[in-house]
Amino acid sequence: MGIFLWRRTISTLNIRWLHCRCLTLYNSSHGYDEVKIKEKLSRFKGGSINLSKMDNGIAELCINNPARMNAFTGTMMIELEERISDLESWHDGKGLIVYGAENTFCSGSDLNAVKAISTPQEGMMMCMLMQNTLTRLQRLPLISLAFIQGKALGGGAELPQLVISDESEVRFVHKQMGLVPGWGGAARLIEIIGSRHALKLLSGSLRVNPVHALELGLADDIISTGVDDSLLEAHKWIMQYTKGSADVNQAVKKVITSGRENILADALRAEKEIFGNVWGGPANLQALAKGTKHK
Ligand SMILES: CC[C@H](C(=O)O)C(=O)SCCNC(=O)CCNC(=O)[C@H](O)C(C)(C)COP(=O)(O)OP(=O)(O)OC[C@H]1O[C@@H](n2cnc3c(N)ncnc32)[C@H](O)[C@@H]1OP(=O)(O)O
Repeated sequence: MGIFLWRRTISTLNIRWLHCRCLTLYNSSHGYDEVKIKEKLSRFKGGSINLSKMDNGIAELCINNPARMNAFTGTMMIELEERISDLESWHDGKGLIVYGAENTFCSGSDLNAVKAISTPQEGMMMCMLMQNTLTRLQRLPLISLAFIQGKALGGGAELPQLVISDESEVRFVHKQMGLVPGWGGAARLIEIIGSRHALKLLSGSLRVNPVHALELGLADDIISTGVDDSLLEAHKWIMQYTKGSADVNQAVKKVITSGRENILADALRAEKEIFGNVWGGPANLQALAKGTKHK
């Protein structure tokens, strides 16, 4: 079974966020009432978002609602935000693997919740919560990937750019529901594959298979593996990029993250700050003492 790894796109932040890690897209000045939307979403129960942080600095985040093809209930949307908050303060973290329970990824919002979130205002509130959360997920100072076995549909396609096994499929079904992506998936898709390809995927609700993913530039890698050990393969893949100390790994993600979203002057200033945090640090001093030869 072939598995395509899509390294999470890296979106960047301004220097203030790099220090406080608390900048979100939406707040009350945008009319965002987090307490109110969480109260509404808490009524739609079921499933869970399970986080496991390993001693080697790699975390697993499981979208766990297999009875509904891992659709996001309201409580799962709330739990996702809570898990991201946890990861934001994980000082030993180096990598993150997002996956779905029972060999399927995610089929978007739970349609039962969707039907009950009836007004445009409530719909936009849900989008603001998910955009805040998924932006924070992308901005974590962790090398991360998510992989699909089975389906990633609707909002499930809007989660981080994904891994797909050779029977899997990513599909933006929003148009068939009279919608457009709302969790930030359209903007991120354009960032990754360009507006021409993004327009085709959205307007045609096209089924994206692994070969197409590779051609589009969504897939970073292909790993052939059996269903049982695909999570192990995902760990092996991510560990290529998470060698060394957590602080240096996090610094690497931060400079890329900052270089992508900021204007050059701000990105340069951020780079200088982040460099200063690791210059003369334990890993730097250890490397100098060893006289590391880069074979
Ligand atoms: C911005 C995001 C956007 C929004 O919030 O507006 C959305 O994401 S809207 C949701 C978009 N997603 C979908 O429309 C996918 C709907 N599901 C399917 O197309 C199929 O279930 C599929 C292709 C994922 C899997 O098909 P398959 O035949 O393999 O399985 P079933 O259809 O029999 O599904 C098994 C079981 O799961 C329930 N299910 C599946 N998806 C959802 C969902 N999104 N919400 C709630 N429940 C879901 C399905 O009803 C079946 O339950 P059962 O009780 O056995 O009938």
